[in-house]
Amino acid sequence: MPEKEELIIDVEGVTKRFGERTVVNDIGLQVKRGEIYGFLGPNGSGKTTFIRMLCGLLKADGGSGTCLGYDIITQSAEIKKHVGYMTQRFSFYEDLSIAENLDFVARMYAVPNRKDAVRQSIEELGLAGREKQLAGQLSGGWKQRLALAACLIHNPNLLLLDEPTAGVDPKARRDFWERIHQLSHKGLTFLITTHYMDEAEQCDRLAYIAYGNLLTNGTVPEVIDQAGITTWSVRGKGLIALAEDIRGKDGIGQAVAFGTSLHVSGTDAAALEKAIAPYRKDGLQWEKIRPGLEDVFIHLMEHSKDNFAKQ
Ligand SMILES: Nc1ncnc2c1ncn2[C@@H]1O[C@H](COP(=O)(O)OP(=O)(O)OP(=O)(O)O)[C@@H](O)[C@H]1O
Repeated sequence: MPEKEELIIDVEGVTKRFGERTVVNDIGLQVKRGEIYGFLGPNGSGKTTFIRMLCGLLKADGGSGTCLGYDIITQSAEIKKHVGYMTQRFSFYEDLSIAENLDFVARMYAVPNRKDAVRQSIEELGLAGREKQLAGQLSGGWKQRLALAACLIHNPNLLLLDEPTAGVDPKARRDFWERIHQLSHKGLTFLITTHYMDEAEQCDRLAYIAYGNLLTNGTVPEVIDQAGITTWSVRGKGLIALAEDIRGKDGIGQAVAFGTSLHVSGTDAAALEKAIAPYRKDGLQWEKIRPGLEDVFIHLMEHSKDNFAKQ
């Protein structure tokens, strides 16, 4: 049983090097029971590597702490038993049926009352009636459901989901998130990596990492406030030319297209307002807005490049 009931993940200073490169650099993370914790960052920033260290698939070069109350360095075998891990690629036996795949996973985990567990899993995930269908013939959305069913079958306390909705359609993504919320209400804890901002916004808390460094964490409003940026949205004609012209000017941190508008942000509100003043004409509609997560992440990325260069 976990020693610390309230903290399902509690690690400090977790570090991983591959050769000369530090791909996870001194990361600490605390995740409470029942939380849906989002893990965000650009490709190659170290999210998967970090998750693999948490669940005992990869040994950290530095750091300490617990996952489900078990030591991440010395008790990885225990951790594996109580964690469900959904990798980026759903990996099943394509020429086995849904039921056979679930049965296989249940055997691997030595699930008691295996047949009942498989039947229940099929029902809970809405796969009833499709259990004899070959996994290889399933659409992306159904493969994803099967993957979730497979990583829940041994009744884990923590689910580590690595880009679980990559490549599935919007309806399947919505259904998937509904299921995540239902399971978290039952006390299951989630660490989920995603590149989708709408999914990030559904997380109780989130962390953003780039080049192996944890740049920020907290609730969505906290992450936005901590960034300390001011953002103006501008609509009208000639936004591409405007963006090119305005970038790099004093007070302008970034000018980024968002659909039919351009978001112009900076850390010094007064300098930003001064910089945009000459452009507040020609029918352009400027409006000061609360920055969104994407504005914040772009800002963080811009500033994290220097850190990486120093590594
Ligand atoms: N076994 C390995 N040997 C060497 N380098 C590795 C190994 N595994 C990962 N890396 C490197 O570590 C860095 C972090 O990779 P990781 O897969 O953790 O990133 P990520 O944030 O999960 O990326 P993505 O969003 O693309 O999934 C990458 O540069 C990757 O190439």
